[in-house]
Amino acid sequence: MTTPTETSKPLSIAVLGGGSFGTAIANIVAGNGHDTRQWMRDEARAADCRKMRENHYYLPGVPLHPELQITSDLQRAVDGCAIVFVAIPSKSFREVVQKVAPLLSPGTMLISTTKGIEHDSFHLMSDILREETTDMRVGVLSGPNFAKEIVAGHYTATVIASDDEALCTNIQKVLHSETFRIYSSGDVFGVELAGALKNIYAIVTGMAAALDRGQNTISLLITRALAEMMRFAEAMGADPMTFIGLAGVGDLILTCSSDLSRNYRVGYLVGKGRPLEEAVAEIGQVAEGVNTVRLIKHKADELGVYMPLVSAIHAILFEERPIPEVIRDLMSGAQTFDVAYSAKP
Ligand SMILES: NC(=O)C1=CN([C@@H]2O[C@H](COP(=O)(O)OP(=O)(O)OC[C@H]3O[C@@H](n4cnc5c(N)ncnc54)[C@H](O)[C@@H]3O)[C@@H](O)[C@H]2O)C=CC1
Ligand SMILES: O=C(CO)COP(=O)(O)O
Repeated sequence: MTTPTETSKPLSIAVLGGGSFGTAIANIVAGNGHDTRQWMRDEARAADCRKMRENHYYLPGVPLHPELQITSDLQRAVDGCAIVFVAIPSKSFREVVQKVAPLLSPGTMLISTTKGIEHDSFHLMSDILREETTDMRVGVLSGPNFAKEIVAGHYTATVIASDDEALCTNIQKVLHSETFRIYSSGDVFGVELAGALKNIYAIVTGMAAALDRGQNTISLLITRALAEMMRFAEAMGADPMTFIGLAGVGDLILTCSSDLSRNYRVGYLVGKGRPLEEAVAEIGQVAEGVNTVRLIKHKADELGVYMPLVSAIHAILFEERPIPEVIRDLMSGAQTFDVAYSAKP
Protein backbone atom coordinates (compact mmCIF):
# COMPACT_ATOMS: atom_id res chain seq x y z
CA MET A 1 0.00 0.00 0.00
CA THR A 2 1.20 3.54 -0.73
CA THR A 3 2.36 5.33 2.41
CA PRO A 4 -0.46 7.72 3.34
CA THR A 5 1.75 10.71 4.07
CA GLU A 6 3.64 10.69 0.76
CA THR A 7 0.96 12.71 -0.96
CA SER A 8 3.38 14.49 -3.31
CA LYS A 9 3.65 11.06 -4.97
CA PRO A 10 0.65 9.55 -6.75
CA LEU A 11 -1.56 7.56 -4.38
CA SER A 12 -4.11 4.86 -5.00
CA ILE A 13 -7.49 6.35 -4.17
CA ALA A 14 -11.02 4.92 -4.39
CA VAL A 15 -14.32 6.75 -4.62
CA LEU A 16 -17.37 4.68 -3.67
CA GLY A 17 -20.56 5.84 -5.39
CA GLY A 18 -21.51 6.32 -9.00
CA GLY A 19 -23.61 9.47 -8.54
CA SER A 20 -22.88 13.07 -9.32
CA PHE A 21 -20.72 13.94 -6.33
CA GLY A 22 -18.70 10.72 -6.42
CA THR A 23 -18.00 11.35 -10.09
CA ALA A 24 -16.96 14.97 -9.46
CA ILE A 25 -14.53 13.94 -6.71
CA ALA A 26 -13.14 11.03 -8.75
CA ASN A 27 -12.50 13.34 -11.71
CA ILE A 28 -10.58 15.84 -9.55
CA VAL A 29 -8.42 13.17 -7.93
CA ALA A 30 -7.65 11.51 -11.28
CA GLY A 31 -6.87 14.97 -12.72
CA ASN A 32 -4.28 15.41 -9.98
CA GLY A 33 -2.41 12.35 -11.24
CA HIS A 34 -3.52 9.77 -8.66
CA ASP A 35 -4.36 6.16 -9.46
CA THR A 36 -8.13 6.63 -9.09
CA ARG A 37 -10.86 3.96 -9.09
CA GLN A 38 -14.53 4.86 -8.93
CA TRP A 39 -16.81 2.07 -7.72
CA MET A 40 -20.43 1.83 -8.74
CA ARG A 41 -22.59 -1.18 -7.85
CA ASP A 42 -24.25 -1.60 -11.25
CA GLU A 43 -21.94 -3.29 -13.79
CA ALA A 44 -24.05 -2.23 -16.77
CA ARG A 45 -23.73 1.40 -15.74
CA ALA A 46 -20.01 1.02 -15.00
CA ALA A 47 -19.47 -0.54 -18.45
CA ASP A 48 -21.40 2.29 -20.05
CA CYS A 49 -19.27 4.91 -18.25
CA ARG A 50 -16.07 3.10 -19.31
CA LYS A 51 -17.21 2.91 -22.93
CA MET A 52 -18.66 6.41 -23.29
CA ARG A 53 -16.17 8.10 -20.90
CA GLU A 54 -19.17 9.96 -19.50
CA ASN A 55 -21.56 9.36 -16.56
CA HIS A 56 -24.51 10.41 -18.66
CA TYR A 57 -27.25 9.71 -16.09
CA TYR A 58 -25.74 11.87 -13.34
CA LEU A 59 -23.39 14.30 -15.11
CA PRO A 60 -24.37 14.37 -18.78
CA GLY A 61 -21.95 16.07 -21.17
CA VAL A 62 -19.02 15.96 -18.72
CA PRO A 63 -16.01 13.99 -20.01
CA LEU A 64 -14.53 11.62 -17.46
CA HIS A 65 -10.80 11.97 -16.91
CA PRO A 66 -9.05 9.55 -19.32
CA GLU A 67 -7.12 7.88 -16.46
CA LEU A 68 -10.15 7.40 -14.18
CA GLN A 69 -10.86 3.68 -13.73
CA ILE A 70 -14.47 2.65 -13.25
CA THR A 71 -15.38 -0.69 -11.76
CA SER A 72 -18.26 -2.54 -10.12
CA ASP A 73 -15.75 -4.82 -8.35
CA LEU A 74 -15.42 -3.46 -4.81
CA GLN A 75 -12.31 -5.49 -3.99
CA ARG A 76 -10.55 -4.18 -7.11
CA ALA A 77 -11.66 -0.64 -6.36
CA VAL A 78 -10.12 -0.43 -2.89
CA ASP A 79 -7.15 -2.77 -3.30
CA GLY A 80 -4.05 -1.02 -1.91
CA CYS A 81 -5.83 2.31 -1.52
CA ALA A 82 -4.56 4.86 0.99
CA ILE A 83 -7.72 6.96 0.77
CA VAL A 84 -11.35 5.93 0.22
CA PHE A 85 -14.05 8.56 -0.33
CA VAL A 86 -17.58 7.35 0.44
CA ALA A 87 -20.20 9.20 -1.66
CA ILE A 88 -23.21 6.99 -0.98
CA PRO A 89 -26.61 8.34 0.17
CA SER A 90 -27.20 8.04 3.92
CA LYS A 91 -29.90 5.40 3.41
CA SER A 92 -27.38 2.90 2.00
CA PHE A 93 -24.19 4.22 3.61
CA ARG A 94 -23.91 1.62 6.41
CA GLU A 95 -24.64 -1.28 4.05
CA VAL A 96 -21.81 -0.21 1.71
CA VAL A 97 -19.37 0.46 4.56
CA GLN A 98 -20.11 -3.01 6.00
CA LYS A 99 -19.29 -4.53 2.60
CA VAL A 100 -16.05 -2.63 2.12
CA ALA A 101 -14.73 -2.82 5.72
CA PRO A 102 -13.11 -6.29 5.46
CA LEU A 103 -11.37 -5.27 2.22
CA LEU A 104 -9.52 -2.27 3.69
CA SER A 105 -5.96 -2.13 5.04
CA PRO A 106 -5.44 -0.73 8.56
CA GLY A 107 -4.78 3.03 8.54
CA THR A 108 -6.82 3.74 5.41
CA MET A 109 -8.21 7.27 5.35
CA LEU A 110 -11.99 6.97 5.07
CA ILE A 111 -13.74 10.17 4.04
CA SER A 112 -17.51 10.64 4.01
CA THR A 113 -18.96 13.15 1.55
CA THR A 114 -22.55 12.37 2.53
CA LYS A 115 -24.78 15.12 3.94
CA GLY A 116 -27.37 13.11 5.79
CA ILE A 117 -28.32 11.35 9.01
CA GLU A 118 -29.04 7.63 9.36
CA HIS A 119 -32.80 7.13 9.25
CA ASP A 120 -33.33 4.92 12.26
CA SER A 121 -30.47 5.88 14.56
CA PHE A 122 -29.58 9.60 14.29
CA HIS A 123 -26.01 8.52 13.55
CA LEU A 124 -23.94 10.73 11.29
CA MET A 125 -21.83 9.10 8.58
CA SER A 126 -18.55 9.46 10.47
CA ASP A 127 -20.16 7.55 13.36
CA ILE A 128 -20.98 4.75 10.92
CA LEU A 129 -17.42 4.75 9.54
CA ARG A 130 -16.06 4.40 13.09
CA GLU A 131 -18.63 1.78 14.14
CA GLU A 132 -18.22 -0.48 11.13
CA THR A 133 -14.40 -0.43 10.81
CA THR A 134 -11.36 -0.77 13.03
CA ASP A 135 -7.99 1.00 12.80
CA MET A 136 -9.16 3.48 10.16
CA ARG A 137 -8.56 7.23 9.98
CA VAL A 138 -11.87 9.05 9.55
CA GLY A 139 -12.75 12.42 8.00
CA VAL A 140 -15.70 14.32 6.58
CA LEU A 141 -15.81 16.48 3.45
CA SER A 142 -18.55 19.10 3.31
CA GLY A 143 -19.11 22.56 1.87
CA PRO A 144 -20.86 24.62 -0.81
CA ASN A 145 -20.18 22.17 -3.62
CA PHE A 146 -22.59 21.55 -6.45
CA ALA A 147 -21.08 18.64 -8.38
CA LYS A 148 -22.09 20.23 -11.68
CA GLU A 149 -20.21 23.43 -10.90
CA ILE A 150 -17.12 21.59 -9.67
CA VAL A 151 -16.81 19.65 -12.92
CA ALA A 152 -17.48 22.84 -14.90
CA GLY A 153 -14.39 24.34 -13.22
CA HIS A 154 -16.16 27.04 -11.21
CA TYR A 155 -14.00 28.32 -8.35
CA THR A 156 -15.05 26.22 -5.36
CA ALA A 157 -14.02 25.68 -1.74
CA THR A 158 -14.83 22.93 0.71
CA VAL A 159 -13.93 21.74 4.21
CA ILE A 160 -12.17 18.59 5.33
CA ALA A 161 -12.92 17.90 8.98
CA SER A 162 -11.06 15.43 11.15
CA ASP A 163 -9.34 15.25 14.50
CA ASP A 164 -6.41 13.77 12.55
CA GLU A 165 -4.48 16.81 11.29
CA ALA A 166 -2.26 14.75 8.98
CA LEU A 167 -5.37 13.35 7.31
CA CYS A 168 -6.62 16.91 6.67
CA THR A 169 -3.29 17.84 5.09
CA ASN A 170 -3.35 14.74 2.89
CA ILE A 171 -6.87 15.45 1.66
CA GLN A 172 -6.00 19.09 1.00
CA LYS A 173 -3.13 17.89 -1.19
CA VAL A 174 -4.97 15.25 -3.16
CA LEU A 175 -7.99 17.46 -3.93
CA HIS A 176 -6.40 20.88 -4.42
CA SER A 177 -6.56 22.15 -7.98
CA GLU A 178 -6.52 25.47 -9.84
CA THR A 179 -10.24 25.77 -9.16
CA PHE A 180 -10.74 23.79 -5.94
CA ARG A 181 -9.57 24.85 -2.47
CA ILE A 182 -9.88 22.78 0.69
CA TYR A 183 -9.98 24.33 4.17
CA SER A 184 -9.60 22.22 7.30
CA SER A 185 -11.54 21.94 10.55
CA GLY A 186 -11.20 19.96 13.75
CA ASP A 187 -14.97 20.04 14.39
CA VAL A 188 -16.10 16.86 12.64
CA PHE A 189 -19.51 16.81 14.29
CA GLY A 190 -20.25 20.48 13.52
CA VAL A 191 -19.19 20.25 9.88
CA GLU A 192 -21.19 17.08 9.34
CA LEU A 193 -24.27 18.35 11.16
CA ALA A 194 -24.21 21.60 9.17
CA GLY A 195 -24.15 19.67 5.87
CA ALA A 196 -27.17 17.64 6.91
CA LEU A 197 -29.18 20.51 8.38
CA LYS A 198 -28.90 22.95 5.47
CA ASN A 199 -30.82 20.52 3.22
CA ILE A 200 -33.95 21.14 5.28
CA TYR A 201 -33.85 24.85 4.60
CA ALA A 202 -33.24 24.35 0.88
CA ILE A 203 -36.63 22.61 0.80
CA VAL A 204 -38.11 25.64 2.59
CA THR A 205 -36.63 28.23 0.20
CA GLY A 206 -37.52 26.12 -2.84
CA MET A 207 -41.10 26.23 -1.60
CA ALA A 208 -40.90 30.00 -1.10
CA ALA A 209 -39.71 30.36 -4.70
CA ALA A 210 -42.66 28.28 -5.91
CA LEU A 211 -44.96 30.66 -4.07
CA ASP A 212 -43.37 33.63 -5.91
CA ARG A 213 -41.88 35.10 -2.77
CA GLY A 214 -39.06 37.60 -3.39
CA GLN A 215 -35.52 38.12 -2.14
CA ASN A 216 -36.64 39.66 1.18
CA THR A 217 -38.32 36.36 2.00
CA ILE A 218 -35.32 34.28 0.94
CA SER A 219 -32.99 36.42 3.05
CA LEU A 220 -35.34 36.16 6.05
CA LEU A 221 -35.48 32.38 5.69
CA ILE A 222 -31.74 31.85 5.25
CA THR A 223 -30.84 34.05 8.20
CA ARG A 224 -33.38 32.54 10.58
CA ALA A 225 -32.35 29.08 9.34
CA LEU A 226 -28.80 29.83 10.42
CA ALA A 227 -30.06 30.86 13.87
CA GLU A 228 -31.96 27.58 14.17
CA MET A 229 -28.99 25.54 12.99
CA MET A 230 -26.69 27.20 15.53
CA ARG A 231 -29.19 26.70 18.38
CA PHE A 232 -29.52 23.03 17.49
CA ALA A 233 -25.75 22.62 17.14
CA GLU A 234 -25.16 24.07 20.57
CA ALA A 235 -27.79 21.81 22.15
CA MET A 236 -26.11 18.81 20.50
CA GLY A 237 -22.63 19.82 21.71
CA ALA A 238 -21.21 21.04 18.39
CA ASP A 239 -19.37 24.36 18.09
CA PRO A 240 -21.86 26.93 16.76
CA MET A 241 -18.95 28.93 15.29
CA THR A 242 -18.41 26.15 12.74
CA PHE A 243 -21.75 27.25 11.29
CA ILE A 244 -20.37 30.60 10.15
CA GLY A 245 -17.85 28.80 7.93
CA LEU A 246 -18.06 27.25 4.47
CA ALA A 247 -19.75 24.06 5.66
CA GLY A 248 -22.39 26.10 7.51
CA VAL A 249 -23.52 29.42 6.15
CA GLY A 250 -21.58 28.82 2.90
CA ASP A 251 -23.49 25.69 2.02
CA LEU A 252 -26.73 27.11 3.42
CA ILE A 253 -26.61 30.12 1.07
CA LEU A 254 -25.67 27.93 -1.91
CA THR A 255 -28.29 25.26 -1.44
CA CYS A 256 -31.06 27.71 -0.52
CA SER A 257 -30.46 29.88 -3.58
CA SER A 258 -30.32 27.57 -6.54
CA ASP A 259 -32.41 25.02 -8.36
CA LEU A 260 -29.22 23.03 -8.91
CA SER A 261 -30.05 21.75 -5.42
CA ARG A 262 -32.23 18.65 -5.41
CA ASN A 263 -33.62 19.57 -2.00
CA TYR A 264 -34.59 23.02 -3.29
CA ARG A 265 -36.30 21.39 -6.29
CA VAL A 266 -38.29 19.05 -4.02
CA GLY A 267 -39.49 22.11 -2.06
CA TYR A 268 -40.33 23.89 -5.30
CA LEU A 269 -42.44 21.01 -6.60
CA VAL A 270 -44.29 20.61 -3.29
CA GLY A 271 -44.86 24.39 -3.25
CA LYS A 272 -46.46 23.99 -6.66
CA GLY A 273 -48.89 21.48 -5.18
CA ARG A 274 -47.24 18.17 -6.03
CA PRO A 275 -47.41 15.35 -3.43
CA LEU A 276 -44.06 14.78 -1.71
CA GLU A 277 -43.58 11.22 -3.05
CA GLU A 278 -44.16 12.44 -6.59
CA ALA A 279 -41.71 15.32 -6.15
CA VAL A 280 -39.00 13.00 -4.79
CA ALA A 281 -39.57 10.52 -7.63
CA GLU A 282 -39.37 13.26 -10.24
CA ILE A 283 -35.97 14.47 -8.96
CA GLY A 284 -34.69 10.89 -9.38
CA GLN A 285 -31.57 11.55 -7.28
CA VAL A 286 -31.03 11.70 -3.55
CA ALA A 287 -32.65 14.62 -1.65
CA GLU A 288 -31.34 13.95 1.86
CA GLY A 289 -33.34 16.79 3.45
CA VAL A 290 -36.68 14.97 3.30
CA ASN A 291 -35.58 12.33 5.80
CA THR A 292 -33.54 14.87 7.78
CA VAL A 293 -36.66 16.99 8.45
CA ARG A 294 -38.30 14.09 10.31
CA LEU A 295 -35.18 13.27 12.32
CA ILE A 296 -34.43 16.85 13.33
CA LYS A 297 -38.06 17.59 14.26
CA HIS A 298 -38.05 14.57 16.54
CA LYS A 299 -34.68 15.44 18.10
CA ALA A 300 -35.52 19.14 18.53
CA ASP A 301 -38.75 18.20 20.33
CA GLU A 302 -36.82 15.78 22.54
CA LEU A 303 -34.19 18.41 23.41
CA GLY A 304 -36.62 21.31 23.65
CA VAL A 305 -34.82 23.32 20.94
CA TYR A 306 -36.95 26.03 19.29
CA MET A 307 -36.87 25.37 15.53
CA PRO A 308 -39.95 27.04 14.01
CA LEU A 309 -38.84 26.51 10.39
CA VAL A 310 -38.26 22.81 10.98
CA SER A 311 -41.68 22.52 12.64
CA ALA A 312 -43.27 24.41 9.73
CA ILE A 313 -41.77 22.30 6.96
CA HIS A 314 -42.53 19.13 8.93
CA ALA A 315 -46.18 20.22 9.24
CA ILE A 316 -46.40 20.79 5.46
CA LEU A 317 -44.57 17.63 4.37
CA PHE A 318 -45.80 15.12 6.96
CA GLU A 319 -48.83 16.51 8.80
CA GLU A 320 -50.86 17.59 5.77
CA ARG A 321 -51.21 21.14 7.06
CA PRO A 322 -52.05 23.68 4.35
CA ILE A 323 -49.11 25.92 3.38
CA PRO A 324 -50.94 29.29 3.89
CA GLU A 325 -51.99 28.29 7.40
CA VAL A 326 -48.44 27.25 8.34
CA ILE A 327 -47.02 30.52 6.99
CA ARG A 328 -49.60 32.53 8.94
CA ASP A 329 -48.54 30.77 12.15
CA LEU A 330 -44.87 31.40 11.43
CA MET A 331 -45.40 35.10 10.80
CA SER A 332 -47.49 35.56 13.92
CA GLY A 333 -44.99 33.86 16.28
CA ALA A 334 -43.29 35.80 19.09
CA GLN A 335 -40.86 38.51 17.87
CA THR A 336 -37.62 37.95 19.75
CA PHE A 337 -33.92 38.92 19.59
CA ASP A 338 -32.19 39.07 16.22
CA VAL A 339 -28.69 37.86 17.22
CA ALA A 340 -28.61 35.64 20.27
CA TYR A 341 -24.81 35.12 20.21
CA SER A 342 -22.34 37.76 21.30
CA ALA A 343 -18.55 37.95 21.09
CA LYS A 344 -18.61 40.12 24.26
CA PRO A 345 -17.80 38.26 27.52
N1 LIG B 1 -24.45 16.25 -5.85
C1 LIG B 1 -23.89 17.23 -5.17
O1 LIG B 1 -23.74 18.35 -5.68
C2 LIG B 1 -23.40 16.97 -3.79
C3 LIG B 1 -23.78 15.84 -3.07
N2 LIG B 1 -23.29 15.64 -1.82
C4 LIG B 1 -23.69 14.51 -1.01
O2 LIG B 1 -23.10 13.32 -1.52
C5 LIG B 1 -23.94 12.20 -1.27
C6 LIG B 1 -24.11 11.44 -2.56
O3 LIG B 1 -24.71 12.34 -3.43
P1 LIG B 1 -24.74 12.24 -4.99
O4 LIG B 1 -23.55 11.59 -5.56
O5 LIG B 1 -25.03 13.61 -5.46
O6 LIG B 1 -26.02 11.32 -5.12
P2 LIG B 1 -26.70 10.75 -6.41
O7 LIG B 1 -28.14 10.58 -6.14
O8 LIG B 1 -26.24 11.55 -7.57
O9 LIG B 1 -26.02 9.30 -6.54
C7 LIG B 1 -26.06 8.36 -5.52
C8 LIG B 1 -25.25 7.15 -5.97
O10 LIG B 1 -25.24 6.21 -4.91
C9 LIG B 1 -25.57 4.94 -5.47
N3 LIG B 1 -26.16 4.07 -4.47
C10 LIG B 1 -27.34 4.22 -3.84
N4 LIG B 1 -27.55 3.16 -3.03
C11 LIG B 1 -26.49 2.34 -3.16
C12 LIG B 1 -26.14 1.08 -2.60
N5 LIG B 1 -26.92 0.45 -1.73
N6 LIG B 1 -24.97 0.53 -2.98
C13 LIG B 1 -24.17 1.15 -3.84
N7 LIG B 1 -24.44 2.33 -4.42
C14 LIG B 1 -25.60 2.92 -4.07
C15 LIG B 1 -26.52 5.25 -6.61
O11 LIG B 1 -26.58 4.16 -7.49
C16 LIG B 1 -25.84 6.48 -7.19
O12 LIG B 1 -24.82 6.10 -8.07
C17 LIG B 1 -25.29 12.76 -0.73
O13 LIG B 1 -25.38 12.56 0.64
C18 LIG B 1 -25.20 14.26 -1.01
O14 LIG B 1 -25.80 15.03 0.01
C19 LIG B 1 -22.38 16.49 -1.29
C20 LIG B 1 -21.98 17.61 -1.97
C21 LIG B 1 -22.51 17.96 -3.23
O1 LIG C 1 -24.95 19.69 -0.93
C1 LIG C 1 -25.05 20.18 -2.03
C2 LIG C 1 -24.27 21.34 -2.45
O2 LIG C 1 -23.32 21.70 -1.52
C3 LIG C 1 -26.02 19.59 -2.99
O3 LIG C 1 -27.29 19.86 -2.55
P1 LIG C 1 -28.50 18.91 -2.97
O4 LIG C 1 -28.24 17.59 -2.36
O5 LIG C 1 -29.71 19.61 -2.46
O6 LIG C 1 -28.49 18.84 -4.47
